[in-house]
Amino acid sequence: MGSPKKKLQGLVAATITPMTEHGEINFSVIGQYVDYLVEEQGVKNIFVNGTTGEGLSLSVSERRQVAEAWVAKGRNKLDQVVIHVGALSLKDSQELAQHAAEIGADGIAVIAPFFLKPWNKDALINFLKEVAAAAPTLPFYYYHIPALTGVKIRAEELLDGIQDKIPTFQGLKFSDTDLLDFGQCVDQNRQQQFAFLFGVDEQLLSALVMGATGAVGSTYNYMGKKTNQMLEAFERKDFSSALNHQFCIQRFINFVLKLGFGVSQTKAIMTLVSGIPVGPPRPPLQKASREFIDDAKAKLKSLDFLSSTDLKDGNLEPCS
Ligand SMILES: CC(=O)N[C@H](C=O)[C@@H](O)[C@H](O)[C@H](O)CO
Ligand SMILES: CC(=O)C(=O)O
Repeated sequence: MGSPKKKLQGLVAATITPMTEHGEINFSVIGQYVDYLVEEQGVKNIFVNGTTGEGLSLSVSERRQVAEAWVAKGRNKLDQVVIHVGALSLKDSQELAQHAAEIGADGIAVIAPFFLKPWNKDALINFLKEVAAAAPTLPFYYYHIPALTGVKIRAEELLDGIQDKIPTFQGLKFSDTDLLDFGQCVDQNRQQQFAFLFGVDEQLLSALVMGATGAVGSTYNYMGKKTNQMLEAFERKDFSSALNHQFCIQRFINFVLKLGFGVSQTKAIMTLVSGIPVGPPRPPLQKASREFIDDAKAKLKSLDFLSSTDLKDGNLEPCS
């Protein structure tokens, strides 16, 4: 794909890994999934094998095959395909980084190792550096998700001087609600051309104000179009419409968060909205309950995220 690369911006869908009812990867729907993102959601970047993709629940061999499938199906359709290559084993992570470069991915991302953990910035940087070095031609993104990794080193601290250690460092995927930390990452690195990608979909508008250059998230799989409308309103400085769009998105996410929302539920919602059967999650996750699916469906319909023929007007709360 060659450099210099275009900066990663706009929405990035954290892809689901489609599975069969028996828990095997269902490669057959990936082509259809790419077309759906581009044509129906207006999303042209993807983040593969991350949290939503159950990357850490796949074998290294499966992760390689999944990455290959997305790169192949995305060719000439997607702008960028970033592969998450984080793992507990440095060796696995390096193997996946090198593989991502070989297959022509556009970037790699890495979370902090989360069982035997790095306890300070230097330890974490050292791990990341060793992974990045296995793919010296690929843009490198640090994936900050402290609530899941338990590694609470502030992103601002990590970014200080990071390019001296990791020359391919290109940006941050920030999945946390600490907007002080996020804002300071932006503020202290203004002279760099880093991508600052926010990862809490229900709070994206606040992060845009703080300088986010894009967003990576699970909900862009099925609410990409709506979120793009928010980004466009923000671009044209129409903040009251941008806020209306954010509130609309929040109504849905708030509703499902109260029911219990995670990767299993994301898979069920995606199947419902897109019609693409992405299947159940792999253990230890368990598939979403029938009750969750029915409730989420009714909410999607009332918000007009899903076409509805059986709802009375009185039950509609469509977003402007
Ligand atoms: C923990 C997690 O999966 N976070 C996702 C990405 O970082 C988000 O896209 C959330 O799923 C979304 O913001 C809903 O809370
Ligand atoms: C949301 C996200 O970025 C992930 O699933 O990894």
